[in-house]
Amino acid sequence: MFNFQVRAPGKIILHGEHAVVYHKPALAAVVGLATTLQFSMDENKALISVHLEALNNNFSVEVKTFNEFLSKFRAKYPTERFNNTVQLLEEVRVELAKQQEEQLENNNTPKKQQIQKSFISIYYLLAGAVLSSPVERFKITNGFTLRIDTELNIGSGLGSSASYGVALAAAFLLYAQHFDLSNYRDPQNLAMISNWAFESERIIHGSPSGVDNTICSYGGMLRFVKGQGFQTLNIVRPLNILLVDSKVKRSTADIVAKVRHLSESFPELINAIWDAIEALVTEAIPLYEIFGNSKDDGEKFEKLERLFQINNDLLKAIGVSHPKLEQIFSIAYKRGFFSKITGAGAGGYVIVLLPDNYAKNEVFWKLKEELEAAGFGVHSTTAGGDGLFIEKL
Ligand SMILES: Nc1ncnc2c1ncn2[C@@H]1O[C@H](COP(=O)(O)OP(=O)(O)OP(=O)(O)O)[C@@H](O)[C@H]1O
Ligand SMILES: C[C@@](O)(CCO)CC(=O)[O-]
Repeated sequence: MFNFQVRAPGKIILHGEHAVVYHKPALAAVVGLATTLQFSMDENKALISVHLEALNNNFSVEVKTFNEFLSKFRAKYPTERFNNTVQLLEEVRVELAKQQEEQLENNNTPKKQQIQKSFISIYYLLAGAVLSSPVERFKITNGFTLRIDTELNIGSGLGSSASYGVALAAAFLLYAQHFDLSNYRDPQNLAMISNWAFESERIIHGSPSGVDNTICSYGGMLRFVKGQGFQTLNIVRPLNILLVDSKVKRSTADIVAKVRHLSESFPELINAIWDAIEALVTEAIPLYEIFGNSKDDGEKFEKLERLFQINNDLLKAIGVSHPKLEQIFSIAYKRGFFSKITGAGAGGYVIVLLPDNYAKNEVFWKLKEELEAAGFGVHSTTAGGDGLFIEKL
């Protein structure tokens, strides 16, 4: 096997967050920040070593131990085609509980649970890729090192967990010869990557809608409906946006649970909000598809700004704003920019819509300065660019 690097982008939800959990459509796009994974073969070491730079933690397992785990699993579930994901995850949890008690660095930090989930994903996705390999009885023969780092802030709504899952799935499926560098972007291979990344999302999130792993695998901009799949939007070019980090951490799973409680308390009322968001997504799609074709772009941009505002007000209505987010909205509005929550809300990121040639506009630099002076993180990027990328090192 050769050494390679995977780059899996993070994402934003343009419209339809939360509503998507209730089977309404969402519009999602990739951003220009990513998780990177470097895979290097260690011909002389019989060890699989993992370095999680963002979590400042390492984990290793001997190739022999990992292969023994796989042999035991094959003996216990002797199927011709691997389809035992549920059983595999259970066995991985038991196996890792044994190993991690001895291994986990910083064992008593509050990060322990986070780190455990990240390692379960690695073990499970590697085992799944090997067990389902098209090469009969595929075996790991040499050690290798994974170095995983990210440009995404973790736990902030930019899909760091999905992009982590996509990077792992792409690396392990390539390693286990499900595809090669020439065809990893074929639709059936991206679907396989996205499905395994969804497995990782289930470990980290509980019950994700699937929108994050889908967009982080396929890239671009897409319309997604839970349980029904997605359609890619044919955009003219990526959209300029400003990502503003409120620096308020929150857990997506917790916010989704709070919104569920609200929707159970006031089903008719909250359903009306989901219906409004669905109508908004339907209005937005043709605008995103033709924006940038130079015909009345100013007018289209103003309509998109309005939709940003309406969507944000609907999200406020379900209680996923936060005083720090409100501060960002008002700084942006004062300078003439429209912004909205993206993802779960209650903290995390706000996205601000940026016009063409924004960098030549003095007001943009004033906005950036004011947001930074107020203590927020600011990063200008695009929405709807390239997706997953793998290259030989
Ligand atoms: N680079 C990484 N290395 C290891 N684990 C990671 C990495 N990025 C994300 N994770 C895992 O994902 C978890 C964060 O997932 P969470 O869903 O809370 O945030 P998010 O994906 O950034 O936000 P959202 O799902 O709202 O877009 C971390 O606790 C960790 O387990
Ligand atoms: C809040 C939510 O709709 C978006 C998370 O990026 C949750 C989900 O879709 O799983």
